[in-house]
Amino acid sequence: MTSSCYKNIIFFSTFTGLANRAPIIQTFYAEDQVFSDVKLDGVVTLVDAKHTGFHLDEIKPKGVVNEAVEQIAYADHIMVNKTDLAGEPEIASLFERIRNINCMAQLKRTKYGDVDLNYVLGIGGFDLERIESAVEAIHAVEDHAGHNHGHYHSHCHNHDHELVYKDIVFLKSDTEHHDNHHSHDHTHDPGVSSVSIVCEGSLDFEKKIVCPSYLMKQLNNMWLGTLLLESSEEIYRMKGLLSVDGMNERFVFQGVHHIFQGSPDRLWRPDEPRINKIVFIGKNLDKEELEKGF
Ligand SMILES: Nc1nc2c(ncn2[C@@H]2O[C@H](COP(=O)(O)OP(=O)(O)OP(=O)(O)O)[C@@H](O)[C@H]2O)c(=O)[nH]1
Repeated sequence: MTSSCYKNIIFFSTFTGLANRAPIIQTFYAEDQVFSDVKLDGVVTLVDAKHTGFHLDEIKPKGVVNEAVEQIAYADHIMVNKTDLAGEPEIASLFERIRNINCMAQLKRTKYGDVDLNYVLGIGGFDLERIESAVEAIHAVEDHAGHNHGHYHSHCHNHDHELVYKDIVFLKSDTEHHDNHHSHDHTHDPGVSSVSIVCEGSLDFEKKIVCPSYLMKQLNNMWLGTLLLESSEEIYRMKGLLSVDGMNERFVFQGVHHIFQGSPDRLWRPDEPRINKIVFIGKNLDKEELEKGF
């Protein structure tokens, strides 16, 4: 949906609609003209309270992804509609399943799609300025669910990383690698979940970005760059907030598969603990491996 005054695009998806959101989302970043003319505001997914559980359970043929799971994974806002047709336990269980897939999305119960316009306009799902609320959302849910096991690292590994200033970076895609991923077995549990990493301390960058071409090289050297290069097919979305040694501002970023966008954010407050927070939504994510890599 386009709003001519704001030039914002809100991307609505329903399960029987388009198969894959990623290429559409990526178009907003890949095409210069599109990027300068319009802004992708967010992805709203409408799910049917009565039938979505069934779609999530669907066992797909090898190589075919579960569309229902993916549409939930990409969403910023999720309207759980037709709640009048489902019982409370059914709705509660659906909410829990959705949360397990996508912990960053805002969920809303609706009947006949009746929702305040503000819920579907001005989402800012890709805004770097709103990264904090998104990464905080998952921790609030984890705390509430008692899943926060206090895995706060006392320090971060030494990183030979570089900063990316107000830039969008497309990491090199490896076609062969990409194709291999499509041959993975998707027939059982689709394994799409949200994983958060919380790490105290500051990342230690030794070099400064001197020119844009240097950026890609450095990004590819980063743990994050390597991770996306190896697993971009598996990582639907990610958002993060980093503390960088010697940098007074927080560094925020967001990504959709191999597209990565980052920028310095507000200043760290003097009394604020320097904590790095990253949230991934993806397939077959291994929290321990991700934490170790970081
Ligand atoms: N009881 C009830 N019916 C609804 C609700 N929302 C839509 N419907 C009705 O469901 C029927 C099908 O509407 P939708 O599911 O929105 O249709 P659709 O989007 O083309 O269907 P899908 O693409 O298959 O999801 C219509 O008769 C709607 O009036 C709701 O919240 N409660």
